[in-house]
Amino acid sequence: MADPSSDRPAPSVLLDQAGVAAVVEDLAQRIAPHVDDETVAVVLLTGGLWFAADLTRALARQDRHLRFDALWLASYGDGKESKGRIEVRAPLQRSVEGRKVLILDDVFDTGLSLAESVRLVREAGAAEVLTAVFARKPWPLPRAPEPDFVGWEAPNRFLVGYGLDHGGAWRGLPDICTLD
Ligand SMILES: O=P(O)(O)OC[C@H]1O[C@H](OP(=O)(O)OP(=O)(O)O)[C@H](O)[C@@H]1O
Ligand SMILES: Nc1nc2[nH]cnc2c(=O)[nH]1
Repeated sequence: MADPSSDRPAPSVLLDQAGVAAVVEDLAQRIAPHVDDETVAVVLLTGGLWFAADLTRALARQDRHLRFDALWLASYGDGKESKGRIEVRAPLQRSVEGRKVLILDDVFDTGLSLAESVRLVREAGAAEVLTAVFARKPWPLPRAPEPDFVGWEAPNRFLVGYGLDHGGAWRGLPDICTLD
């Protein structure tokens, strides 16, 4: 799986694509009772796209047809460490005033990205904000407000695949892998 044109290490699989699919289906079953067709799913770009695409389709199979929007935030840049501050690269496209919003992201680590997105969505007038992440990294507690829904408890490793990148690479891997 290594890129032959570089000396990047080969990713090793932590959760394969069947495991990813099972986590998403389980999350959809847990989330479905809390959302309806007026709820706006807000994906945090870029990494959350793969999870959001799968989760919204899993919710549709449960007859929940959510609206969809995106917030483009960046905290990690191309490195393996959080920069400790969040940059807003693109705001919401439509009003969420008075609506329930379900924020979706691939991974919860320091919690800064999710906390900032909750703040932005509340500031935009959302009536209620729920949060769901595919993976949660271990971290000394307490940290920023925990997500309402967590799919998979990840080990304390640097993850790639299923939206998670290293310098823009590896997002399209269907498995969740680690580089370290
Ligand atoms: O809990 P935190 O410490 O804030 O980390 C989690 C965030 O870090 C990654 O995003 P990144 O800023 O790297 O942008 P990306 O979505 O483009 O990968 C990831 O997609 C989460 O949004
Ligand atoms: N790619 C990637 N981004 C992250 N953001 C927070 N934790 C991680 C991680 O393990 N991998």
